[in-house]
Amino acid sequence: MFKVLVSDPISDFGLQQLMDADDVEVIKQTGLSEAELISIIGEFDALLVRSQTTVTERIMEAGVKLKVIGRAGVGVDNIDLEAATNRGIIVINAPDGNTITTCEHTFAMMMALARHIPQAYAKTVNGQWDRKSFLGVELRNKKLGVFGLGRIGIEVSKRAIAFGMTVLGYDPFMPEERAKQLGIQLTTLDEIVRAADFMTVHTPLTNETHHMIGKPQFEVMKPGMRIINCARGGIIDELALIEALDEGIVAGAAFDVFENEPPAPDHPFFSHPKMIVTPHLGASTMEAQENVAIDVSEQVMHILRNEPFKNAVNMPSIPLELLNRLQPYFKLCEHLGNSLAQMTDGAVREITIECAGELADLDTTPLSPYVLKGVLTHHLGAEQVNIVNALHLAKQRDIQLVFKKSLFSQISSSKITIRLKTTEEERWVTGSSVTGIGDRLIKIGPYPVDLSPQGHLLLISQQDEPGIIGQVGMVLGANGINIASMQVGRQEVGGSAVMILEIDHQASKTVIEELKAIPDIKRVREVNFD
Ligand SMILES: NC(=O)c1ccc[n+]([C@@H]2O[C@H](COP(=O)([O-])OP(=O)(O)OC[C@H]3O[C@@H](n4cnc5c(N)ncnc54)[C@H](O)[C@@H]3O)[C@@H](O)[C@H]2O)c1
Ligand SMILES: O=C(O)CC[C@@H](O)C(=O)O
Repeated sequence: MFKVLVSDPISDFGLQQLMDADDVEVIKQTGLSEAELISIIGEFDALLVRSQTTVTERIMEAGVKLKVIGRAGVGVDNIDLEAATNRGIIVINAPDGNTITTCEHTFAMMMALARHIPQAYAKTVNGQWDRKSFLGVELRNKKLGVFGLGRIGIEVSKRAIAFGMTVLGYDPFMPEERAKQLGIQLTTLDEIVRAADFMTVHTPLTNETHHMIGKPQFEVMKPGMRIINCARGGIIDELALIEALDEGIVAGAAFDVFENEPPAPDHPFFSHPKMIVTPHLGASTMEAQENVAIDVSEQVMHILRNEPFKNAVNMPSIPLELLNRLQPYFKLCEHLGNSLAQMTDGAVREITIECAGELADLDTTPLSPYVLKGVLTHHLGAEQVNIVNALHLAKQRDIQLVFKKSLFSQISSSKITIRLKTTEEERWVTGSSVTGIGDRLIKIGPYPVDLSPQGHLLLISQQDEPGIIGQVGMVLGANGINIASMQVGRQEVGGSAVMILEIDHQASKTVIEELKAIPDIKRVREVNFD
């Protein structure tokens, strides 16, 4: 039974499928302090949060069973991603479910700014019928600057165009052609700041976007600008904004997010007459909360059940079609990597993944975490390595990855060769996944074999001399080890040869030493598959 802790308010409707699952127990406990979370997290396989819970390294350290952290929403800045990756915890989010809702909140903020709605409401309900102080502006024919043309930025732009606004966009990752199709004029940050009547930010908060709009931008801004932040606190410098409001450069600002949340009660925004604020409500609609909870519950369930999943934040995402085609090779890659590591001496320096057949026409980079998991598990232990942290661990160890396509890709069946270069030697194995039969090891180095990657193998390299096979059989027999199958290979008569034995149970170190002592045997390796 998998245990899932929900530590923030998340839509019950969205969580329903998790609660209905026979193999999942859902426990909801919201408003916990870090210490309280630390004291209980050890028994949970998954943690589901919104933005209130800050998932720290200490919480993950205590979460010894944690396999996945699900964020019901987009931003994962409340989760220590590096700590999660180091520990092999998958972090997933629900990036699509609240796009329209947040876009609409941005629009509500823009309209409220243009027509002073909150300020006018406050006076009216206080008994003042003031029709002079709230002269507004139209959106039509105004220039809207949009920083960040991702999911939300694009939706905001579409609606702004429908309102008769000209959209000036800035996003280094937006192709010119796509912007044109959307009717957005791509330009520079500087140009927008000088030209726009309204500005809205829709980027993540990163080192680059922190205080992207600050004193230098306010100094050159078109006077009377109105500015909105429904993305993340810190993209616009709060103190510089207050100065710009006081100096009359900025006519009004609407913020849903703050540099520190919740902000202190005496935050200067709260007493400024030109400010409109909401308490991080961008994603707060019934629809969005259901959407994100459904998405995140579905993916958490897949991860717990070892099924394919999407939206992992700390793993490269794989398009579904590619995932379906590569998936039959995941376990094979792990087996190839692991068996090869068991056959090879020295510290791993380079791993080459060479694909042939249909596979050679695909992007095979998603196979690398599985190969690495196999290789690194041999060196670091199964507890330390999984497909989330395998790439990270390899990078830390300066292990180079090389991808190759076989020259015979058109005529060959799909097969994968993994080549391991270490500080001492270079070895390789080839495998294939055969429909109806399963994974097969088809070559060890240059020697053709036909083995299922399971159980225990003995790999013996020897000089091709008569009588050696008999001596090996004697040693194993004397130690009660049954040989299930044997394959032999040699490159030339009397030259180097190999013997590959499938044995019924693992050979002890003493048995290996006895085998090594047979004259003309050069090397003995045992390979154990999980
Ligand atoms: N207020 C809320 O409740 C709420 C709700 C949902 C999302 N958000 C926030 O809104 C923001 C946007 O969300 P999204 O779903 O559109 O994300 P997204 O990833 O789809 O889009 C972000 C865009 O920002 C662009 N970008 C990154 N760095 C940039 C830079 N230096 N300059 C210009 N553009 C840059 C990216 O290329 C990308 O296109 C995020 O910060 C997210 O956390 C807030
Ligand atoms: O959970 C929330 O309401 C905040 C959501 C929003 O900030 C997000 O990044 O998705």
